[in-house]
Amino acid sequence: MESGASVKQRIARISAHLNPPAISQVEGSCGLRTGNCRAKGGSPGFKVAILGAAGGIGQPLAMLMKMNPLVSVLHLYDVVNTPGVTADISHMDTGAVVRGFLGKEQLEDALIGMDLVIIPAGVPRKPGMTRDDLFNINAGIVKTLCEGISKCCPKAIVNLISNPVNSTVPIAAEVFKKAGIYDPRKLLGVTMLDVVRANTFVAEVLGLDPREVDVPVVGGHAGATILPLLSQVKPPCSFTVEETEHLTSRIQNGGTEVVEAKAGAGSATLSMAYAAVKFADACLRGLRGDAGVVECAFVSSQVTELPFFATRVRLGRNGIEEIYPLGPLNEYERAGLEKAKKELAGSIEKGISFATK
Ligand SMILES: NC(=O)c1ccc[n+]([C@@H]2O[C@H](COP(=O)([O-])OP(=O)(O)OC[C@H]3O[C@@H](n4cnc5c(N)ncnc54)[C@H](O)[C@@H]3O)[C@@H](O)[C@H]2O)c1
Ligand SMILES: O=C(O)C[C@H](O)C(=O)O
Repeated sequence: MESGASVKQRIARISAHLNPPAISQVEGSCGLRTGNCRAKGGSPGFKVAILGAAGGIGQPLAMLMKMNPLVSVLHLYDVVNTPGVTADISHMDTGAVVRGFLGKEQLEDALIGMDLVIIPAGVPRKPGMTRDDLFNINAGIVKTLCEGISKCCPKAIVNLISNPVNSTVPIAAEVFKKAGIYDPRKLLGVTMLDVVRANTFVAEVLGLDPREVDVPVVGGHAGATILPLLSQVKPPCSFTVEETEHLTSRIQNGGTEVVEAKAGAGSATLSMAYAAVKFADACLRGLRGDAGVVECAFVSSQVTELPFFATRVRLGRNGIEEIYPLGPLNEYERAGLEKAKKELAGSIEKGISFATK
């Protein structure tokens, strides 16, 4: 029979799990919420925070990151609902220890010691809106979150998902510059969903398995700034003019296709969580020192005259180790590039002036 004291301790431990108070305050170093725990905590690996973890992207992203063997600690931060999401995900029998953080008073605790911070916080589009229509709300959210990163994990790799990415990445860069911690190798706007869509749509046209297809998508992450380089598809192939126009348009409008299909209930969340995890996993493999990790991302760049541009980048122990040039473009792509740069210039400038005003 157990003594009264140990029964009491067990009951306290169970009730702490079922009814967590301010969740970040109750965990011991072993990753459980009370003392007396025997669990060793997670496997060796990286510490990852998701900001906006209770949202449409945040929840499946949190689930998939909990399944990633490279993650040892997973911090879930949002301004709502993180206790429920954290309790739910923490029951998955994978290695990562999950901790939840709720509200801005817990932002710093969520960020301390992180190796990688993924940001899907902010409002999504409704039909009829452009990504730029989200600027007024999301710019301020991204700014505040990046101020927290500057203070608590200035060396972390940042994967920025919140739209409009073409402006939020320049905002983040300015916040980091102001704090004196800006390392352009560590700030990456996530354009992986454009690549994921391009691989899928091109595979459909070619009759291939999408996993065998690799389409570089450069420029930015909105409308005409999304520029698939169909002349550089792997495996090498060719397209008719009609196929090129159809594919380019479908890839550029993939986000709008989902926004319209969801009819007011938000934008891409599940495919985005998949893309975000694919990209985050590449960043973590780079951090681990794996060779040859190459993905497209919207980054500080000298590939064009613009200060930010999406191209293929090689990821390593310090974040971006190498930025690849555009490679040979055909006439259709050269015209697309000029159009993309024009739109991109305005979005970048808008972000910079917001953050520096
Ligand atoms: N880069 C891409 O390819 C891509 C793809 C899809 C969506 N997005 C963008 O991602 C963002 C999120 O989309 P969603 O569908 O998950 O939206 P959502 O509304 O479902 O979730 C957003 C979450 O952010 C949280 N949030 C709001 N303010 C916050 C703050 N200050 N700190 C922390 N969390 C905060 C909300 O509480 C919510 O849980 C949108 O801006 C959307 O446009 C980008
Ligand atoms: O389209 C959106 O608003 C969300 C996202 O940028 C996407 O490409 O799906």
